Amino acid sequence: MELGLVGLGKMGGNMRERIRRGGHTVIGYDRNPDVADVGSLKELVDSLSAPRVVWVMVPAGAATQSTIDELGDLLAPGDLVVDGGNSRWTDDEKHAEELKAKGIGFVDCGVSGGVWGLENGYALMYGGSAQDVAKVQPVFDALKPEGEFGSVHAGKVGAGHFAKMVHNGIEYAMMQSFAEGWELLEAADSVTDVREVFRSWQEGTVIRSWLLDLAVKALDSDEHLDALRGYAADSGEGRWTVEAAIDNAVPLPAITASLFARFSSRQEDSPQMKMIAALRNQFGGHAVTAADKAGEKGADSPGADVTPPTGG
Ligand SMILES: O=C(CO)[C@H](O)[C@H](O)COP(=O)(O)O
Repeated sequence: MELGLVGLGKMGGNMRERIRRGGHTVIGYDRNPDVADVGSLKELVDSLSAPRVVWVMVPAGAATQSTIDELGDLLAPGDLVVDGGNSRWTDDEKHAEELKAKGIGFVDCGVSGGVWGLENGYALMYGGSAQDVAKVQPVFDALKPEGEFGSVHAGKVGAGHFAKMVHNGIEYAMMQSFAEGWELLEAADSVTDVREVFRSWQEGTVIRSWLLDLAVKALDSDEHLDALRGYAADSGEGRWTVEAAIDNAVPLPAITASLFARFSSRQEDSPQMKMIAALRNQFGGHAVTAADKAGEKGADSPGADVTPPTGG
């Protein structure tokens, strides 16, 4: 089939290649002319034959909104838009309604696979009517991993991005677990080769996984991760997962903690720990570390912290 693809970055560029390898025609548009097949969104739409299917693979939020708005003006009744970015699932219904008013269909699709997707395939979670999904099914089949699984029609519009959001929440917590275990192994005197412990876990263990394989790969290139700063960004999915948990009154302690751990990673110093130090000092006379002594271990070193207070 013929597909228009908007956004040819790390994900979209490789997806274009994989869909082409599947025998389909892909016309790609990107603001970067070096990677684009056409010079504008209008040119992209004009070069497709009706009924058109256009896959949007741009950052969630304003970029996706403006692309869908523009496509709404350019496409015709019977055409279909697929949002394959990491959009917030609550945006999907709005996009579907706006396009439906113009006779244009909408499918939301969560895509997982990262930069490895070109060779390994992309896991797909999509939402929309059966009729709309059928229009893009050949592209889903080209993108998905080989084998029985890796692709699901999760439900109505929004279900694809909701499923991807939960997937990413799980991803946050799994990564946090590996990170915590790694730090503990590095801190302990008894373990002499942490990287080899991680490597050994790749076979036979309960926790073997692709994330573990990637952790070993990272340690192989930088055994103690010395080149990295302990700073982790987030692009929204973890926050939305926690918000959805609150809406549904579902307890998510691990995922929430892993999101908050990223927030902590962005602080040079911890304002809340200043307050805790101040309060311990107030009620128990416990030692504090002066702001200009940050990083030094004093009387309030880890060992001292576990000493039972004498009062208060
Ligand atoms: O969807 C993904 C992986 O599955 C993306 O890599 C996403 O950016 C990960 O989320 P975050 O940036 O918040 O860590």
